[in-house]
Amino acid sequence: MLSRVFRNSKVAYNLPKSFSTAAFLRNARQTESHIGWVNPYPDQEFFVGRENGFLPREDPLVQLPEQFKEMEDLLNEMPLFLPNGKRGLLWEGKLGDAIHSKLPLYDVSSITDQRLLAALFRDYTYLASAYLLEPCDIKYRNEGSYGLGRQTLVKNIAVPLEIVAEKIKAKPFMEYALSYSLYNYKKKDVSKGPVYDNLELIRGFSKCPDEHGFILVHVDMVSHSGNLCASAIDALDAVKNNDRPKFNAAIQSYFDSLYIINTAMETMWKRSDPNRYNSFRTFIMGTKNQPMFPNGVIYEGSLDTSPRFYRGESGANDSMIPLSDNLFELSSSMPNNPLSKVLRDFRTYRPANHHAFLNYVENEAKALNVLDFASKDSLSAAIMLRNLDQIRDFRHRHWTFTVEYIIKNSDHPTATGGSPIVTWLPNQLHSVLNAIEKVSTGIDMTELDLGMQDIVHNIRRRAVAQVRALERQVASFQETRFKNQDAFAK
Ligand code: HEM
Repeated sequence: MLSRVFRNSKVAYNLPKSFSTAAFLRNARQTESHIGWVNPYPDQEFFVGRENGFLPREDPLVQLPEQFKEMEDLLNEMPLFLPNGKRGLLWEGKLGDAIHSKLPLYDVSSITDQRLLAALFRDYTYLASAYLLEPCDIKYRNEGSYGLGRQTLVKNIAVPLEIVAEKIKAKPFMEYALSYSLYNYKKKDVSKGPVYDNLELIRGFSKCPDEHGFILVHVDMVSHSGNLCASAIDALDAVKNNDRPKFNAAIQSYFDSLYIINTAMETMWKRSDPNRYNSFRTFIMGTKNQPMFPNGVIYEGSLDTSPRFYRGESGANDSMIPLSDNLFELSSSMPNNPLSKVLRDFRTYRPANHHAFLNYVENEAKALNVLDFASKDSLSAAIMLRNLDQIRDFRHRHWTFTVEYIIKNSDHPTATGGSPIVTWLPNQLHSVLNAIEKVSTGIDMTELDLGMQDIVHNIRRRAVAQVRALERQVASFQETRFKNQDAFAK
C-alpha cells in the first residue's frame, strides 16, 4: 500500500498501489547528466546536470494519480480564468469554502516516489498560496489594496504539505523552482526540448496569457542552463590545472550561454504585458515582510505551533545568476549590509542539489581564486569582463522590468520575495557595475587586439553611465513614494 486517504479524519480506506514511475528512466538520465560534480541527493527530481542544467531531470508530472482526484479537481477549478471561458473558484471567492468541504486530509506519509512527491509539493504549495491570499486578491481587485490574508493554513493542506516538504528537503511554502515555475511546465511535443513554443503551463492562479508568458519565459531561459553548469565546472578544473587555454574556452562558453539566456529574457516584454502583471502577482507573495501577514501564518495540525514567515516565490531563487556571482567571485564582493544578507537568505529557498552545487562552486572559486587567475592574463580578464557585462545586462534589464511591471503600477513596499522593492535589486546591480569598473581598469589593453579593446571600452563606458543613472533613479523613488525601505531589509 502506497498511501491511505482520510476524509474529514474519520473514514479511512485503502488505495490501490496505482502509482509507480520511471525509476528506470531516472537512472538512465543520471549517467547522461554527468558534469564532473556529484549531486549529494541523487534521487531528487532537481538534479544538476549537463543536459537539464537547473531544470528537473524528468519533465514534471502533469496530473496527480487517481487517489488524489479531489485535489486534482480543485486545482483545475481554482484559476481565475478557466479554459472553457468561465470563471473559477478564485474569481468567485469560493476556493476557501471548497477546500474546507472537499479536500480530504490525505495521508502522504508512506509515499517515497520522488516524482510524485515533487508534484505533490507543487500542488500543495499552489493550494496553500491560493488559500492564504484569496481574500487579498479579492480586495485588490475591488479596492486596489491587499488587506489581510488568511492567518491560518487549514490542516488539510498544512499537514500533508509539511510531510512532503520534509521528504524533499524544502520549506513548506511555494517556491520558484520546486513549484511555481520550474516544476510547472508541460511539453506539447515530448520529443522536443523545453523551449518556449513547446511549453504549456500545468498549474496557474489566473491562467491568463500573461501569467503563462511570465512563468514560461523563466523555464525557457533555464532550459539553456546545462552549459552554464558544465562550463563552470570546466573553468574550475582549468584553474586547478593551471590550463589557460582551457580556462579561456570554458568562460567563453559560459559567456555564450549567458548571452542566449539574456536574449530569451528579452522576450518577456512581448509574452507578458507589464500592465497585467499585478492581476496574477498577489498569489506569489510570501508571508515574510508582507503587511498581509503581520504575525506570520499558523500551520493548523502541525506540531510546530509557532507563526511561520516564508519568503514568497521569486526569480531571486533561480540559480543561474547566483552561479555566475559565485564563479566570478561577485558574491564575496557584495557590500557588507543588510541587503546583501537578504541575498544570502534567498539562497536557502531552492532545491537541495542546486543549493549544494552553488555552495561547491562558491567555495572552489574562492579557494582557487578564479578572479585572480583571470586577472593575471589580459585575454582571460577581457573574457571574464564580458561575462560580468552579461550579469550586468541581466540585472539591468531585470531592474527595468521591476520599474515597468511593478513600481509604475504599485506603491506596495516589498516584492513577492519580501525584499524592499526599490533598494534591493539596485544593491546587486551596483555591485556588478563596481566590479566591471575594477576589472576593466586592471586590463592591459596593449595586449588585446583592436576588436577586444573596443569591447572592453564599451563595457566600461556603459557601466560608468549606468552607475550614475541608477543612483539618481533610486534616490528619487525613495524621496517620493518609498520612504521606509530600510524596514524591509531583513
Ligand atoms: C516581468 C518580469 C520580472 C519581474 C517584474 C521581476 C521582479 C523581481 C523582483 C521585484 C525581484 C526582487 C526579489 C523579491 O522578489 O523580493 C526579483 C529578483 C530576481 N529575479 Fe525577477 N522578475 C522578473 C523576471 C525574472 C526572470 C525572467 C528571471 C530569470 C530567471 C528573474 C530572476 C530574478 C533573479 C535572479 C533575482 C535576484 C536578482 C539579484 O540577485 O540581483 N526574474 N525579480
